[in-house]
Amino acid sequence: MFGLMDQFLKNDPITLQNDILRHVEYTVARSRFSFDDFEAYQALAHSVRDRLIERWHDTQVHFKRKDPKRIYFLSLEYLMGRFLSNSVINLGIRDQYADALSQLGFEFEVLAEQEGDAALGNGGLARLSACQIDSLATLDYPALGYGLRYQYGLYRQVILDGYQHEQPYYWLNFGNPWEIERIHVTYPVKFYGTVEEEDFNGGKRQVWVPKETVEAVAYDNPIPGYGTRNTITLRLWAAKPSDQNDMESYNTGDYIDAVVNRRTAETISSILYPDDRSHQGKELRLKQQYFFVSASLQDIIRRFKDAHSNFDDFPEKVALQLNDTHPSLAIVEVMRVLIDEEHLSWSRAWDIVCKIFSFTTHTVLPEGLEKIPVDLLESLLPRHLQIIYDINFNFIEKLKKRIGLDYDRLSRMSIVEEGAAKSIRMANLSIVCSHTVNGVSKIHAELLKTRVFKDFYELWPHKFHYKTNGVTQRRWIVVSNPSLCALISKWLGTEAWIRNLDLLAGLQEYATNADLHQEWKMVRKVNKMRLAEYIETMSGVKVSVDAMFDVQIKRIHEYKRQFLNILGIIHRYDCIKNMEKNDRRNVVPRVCIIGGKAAPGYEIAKKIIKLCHAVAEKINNDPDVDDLLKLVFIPDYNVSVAELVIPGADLSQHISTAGHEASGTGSMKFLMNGCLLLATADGSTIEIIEEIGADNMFLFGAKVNEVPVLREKGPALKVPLQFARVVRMVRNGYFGFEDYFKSLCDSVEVGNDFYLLGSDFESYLEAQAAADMAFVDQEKWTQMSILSMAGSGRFSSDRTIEEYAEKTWGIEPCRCPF
Ligand SMILES: CCc1ccc([C@H](C)CC(=O)N[C@@H]2O[C@H](CO)[C@@H](O)[C@H](O)[C@H]2O)cc1
Repeated sequence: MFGLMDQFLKNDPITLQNDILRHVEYTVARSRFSFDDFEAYQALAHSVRDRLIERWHDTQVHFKRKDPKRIYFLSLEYLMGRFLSNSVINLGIRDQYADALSQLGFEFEVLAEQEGDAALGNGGLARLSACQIDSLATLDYPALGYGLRYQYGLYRQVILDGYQHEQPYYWLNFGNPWEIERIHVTYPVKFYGTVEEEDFNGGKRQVWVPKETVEAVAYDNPIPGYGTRNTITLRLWAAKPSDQNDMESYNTGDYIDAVVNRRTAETISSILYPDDRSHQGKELRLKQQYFFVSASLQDIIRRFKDAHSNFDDFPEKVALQLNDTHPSLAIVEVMRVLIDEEHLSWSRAWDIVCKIFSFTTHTVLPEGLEKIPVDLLESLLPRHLQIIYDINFNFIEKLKKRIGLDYDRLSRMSIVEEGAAKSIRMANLSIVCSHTVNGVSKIHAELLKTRVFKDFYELWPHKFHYKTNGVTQRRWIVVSNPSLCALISKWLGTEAWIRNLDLLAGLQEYATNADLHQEWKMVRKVNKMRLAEYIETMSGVKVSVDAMFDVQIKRIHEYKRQFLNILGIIHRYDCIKNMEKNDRRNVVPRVCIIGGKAAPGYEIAKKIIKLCHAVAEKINNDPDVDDLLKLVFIPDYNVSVAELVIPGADLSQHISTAGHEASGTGSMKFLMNGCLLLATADGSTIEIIEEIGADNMFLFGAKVNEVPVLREKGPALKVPLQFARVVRMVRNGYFGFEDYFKSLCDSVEVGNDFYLLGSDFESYLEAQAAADMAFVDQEKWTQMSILSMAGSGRFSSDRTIEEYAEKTWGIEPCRCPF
């Protein structure tokens, strides 16, 4: 549909076949008469890459000619998943490729499975970056994403005996056809050393004398938009040894040392930190942050100076988005470069900094806020520490004028946290230096204003906003659910919804239409059968597609309450066991599906994974229960697994303790695939209720403002008997491993139950019972499913990005004219 516009490479099946075979022979270097699926995938990928590169060049040439204001998205994490299917769909040539391949005797889907996930991130924040860069491209914004090219992505989760084991995931084994190494785009990045004072223009100035240099090399990933020729860049930096260091050690003839030093350089960008909780203040982590910030800013300033000579124009041409505090050193680096290298005055540099940065926080928990130990910064980046002290000094001086000598508040707001382990509060630095600070949902922003950043909100209310997260319908419907995609386009009579998700509302009028119901149920059945097949392959458990598929897939965290889900399943099992035989025919069969990785050092989370397996072992092998209840843990949950599970889910759970999930984006993916939500009113779920209505969801639990009150009650809090009973079953070894699960049980004992599993248990069971009731009436359920999808328009990342572009970044689309 769009391919026709390509002036260059043709996309008719014959041309595609020839291109693929040419790459088999000349790129993969295999004979065109014998090559396997993986080699066919590599050749296919390279032929798609050629078409991406064409559009990419046109886009970059157009951006260069137009010289628009650009947005630079700085994120240490991107969970891109697979590139192939998304690329051919956004290029509009998936069908042509499927035809070409079938004539060569290959099936597109089979080859697509050959690709490993680009898992360069942990969870929500990382996948959000990927969805947002797809929307930036599709909406023709002049944007570029910067990040790190980890060689080891998020670890592979291997389950042995029900326990999580982490296996390093080296994803670049067979090269990566989706990236282009930019050998000419390299920058030196400095570390350590001292700061000397020297005379300058009759005054003094600070000069950083670094001790170590590594080279940053750019690897570019073309990101195609959907329904446009625009193809933007995700530029990931890799660390390489710099020749600058060696001379010295060579002179001392210490060759081995020289080579070893070379190796250490590469480690900077090699491993993703697999923890999405607290920051351990590790030196390598700080090195990663500064390495990517320094390389990105050298690249941004080089591009600006190619077309401009006056830095006063910088804020007119450059907007920088900080994806949480991980890239916040960029603020200090811009100050250093403008003052130390471009010789601007402090006030001019400061003026520019405050105009170019905007900051998004993804955390609700104060302990999740990043703090960098001063001594670490002092040794690694001495000049930056000086600049942070100067920024803080000026800030505190101004603050005193505004709020007087309220020392408690002054010390709460200080960027420098005094005390034994002096540290830098990166969130405070980001707020002081950014023109806009946003939460990722309406309620999140309220919590930032009233709790997390209360002091700053009272000082600068104008800075605080919310930009509710979104997800891209290209990957989460068109790529992962092609049969639903076709159904929507048929009933809406257009594919325009793929670029404008609000059009899904057009299906509301058909919510009770029998023909749509018929087709809808068929699509869902096909997806459930695909998921059932995967479950059997991965866990050996046979599940019935007539059962309700109840899914909870996300990182394992106490606040996300996977433990509550498991205790609910134990209760359901216990009820079935104690039921009269003939009452069992009223039980709605359930297949409970849980998936997610625990941070390697997060013991409680790992115990939850083990308990899930222990409970599954019991239930799945109990003939008494048979198909009425099954529990499966899906190992190694990642983007590609999500693409398979979400289309097959009937019910999905988002059951965090209210006030703990900043937004949540999984819920949005399930919603736009017609899966019903069982949820607490937390994060973005509150806005989903506004869009589709509470009567199309199963809601339960304490509200955000009730949680602190309930916590106050502590030991006086009433917990239902059923809750005490199921916890006791675990504690007494009903599922074995009682010693191992003791701390888990202790964590929900009365007076200790910080995440309120006990006090929410009753309403949780009621919501589950309501879901059972609804599922019995499949026409009712199908109506709710259609209305859920029809009301999901707002949760497209296109809407999110348009809000950032208009209200925060001040950028305009710059569409490639071809
Ligand atoms: C290593 C330190 C670290 C700490 C926090 C994080 C992320 C901020 C955690 C995260 O992914 N937060 C999630 O961000 C999503 C996107 O905005 C939200 O939808 C989730 O609610 C939030 O938990 C990554 C790494």
